Amino acid sequence: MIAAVLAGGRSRRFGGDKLLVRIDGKPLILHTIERLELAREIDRIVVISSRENADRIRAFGYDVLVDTLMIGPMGGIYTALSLGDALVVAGDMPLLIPEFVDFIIDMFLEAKKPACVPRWANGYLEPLHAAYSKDFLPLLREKIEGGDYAINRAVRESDACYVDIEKLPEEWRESFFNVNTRGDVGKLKERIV
Ligand SMILES: Nc1nc2c(ncn2[C@@H]2O[C@H](COP(=O)(O)OP(=O)(O)OP(=O)(O)O)[C@@H](O)[C@H]2O)c(=O)[nH]1
Repeated sequence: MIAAVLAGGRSRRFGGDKLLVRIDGKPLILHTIERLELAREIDRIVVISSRENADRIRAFGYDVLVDTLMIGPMGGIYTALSLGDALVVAGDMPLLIPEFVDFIIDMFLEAKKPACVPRWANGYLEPLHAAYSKDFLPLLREKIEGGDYAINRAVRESDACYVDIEKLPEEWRESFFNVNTRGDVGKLKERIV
């Protein structure tokens, strides 16, 4: 399975490209990628990047596919699916749990649904820690053409399968930690040292 790492955001809340900020001497996005490399179900990692960041990420030694849509995460997922079915994560998720990633992929392969998305008991979805099939593409195309870029809405309108987070080991929830602000870097440092 391909893992697609979304890296085309604007980091407005962070103020400066959060994915390149060094944590423990290493850019944030490499922390995310190195966690994915530990997942046994993943055999290829591709970064779905903005044009500006493509060369920088290639210089780290990773494959890059440029997102030409730049309409938010939905465009990143759409771009990723041009490669085939994919496990899609945000590049700002440095505490990914490889076993959880494998669990989602196994469910996705078994369910044969257009998407397999973690869901909290209150209904909140985690679409940037989810598996998508090429069968999800027609709906995405329709949404994009109609100017509706809300990925959660697209997932809900599809025949997705859901992974109920509260039924899984509690320690896996750390997988969803993501960096949005400078303050989150402090929280991350506390967790990784
Ligand atoms: N390829 C791609 N990735 C995106 C796009 N928008 C957001 N992302 C990525 O999706 C993940 C989650 O993005 P957010 O943190 O919600 O958005 P952001 O634009 O990075 O940050 P804010 O400006 O603070 O909202 C990050 O890894 C982003 O790099 C996009 O248009 N294309």
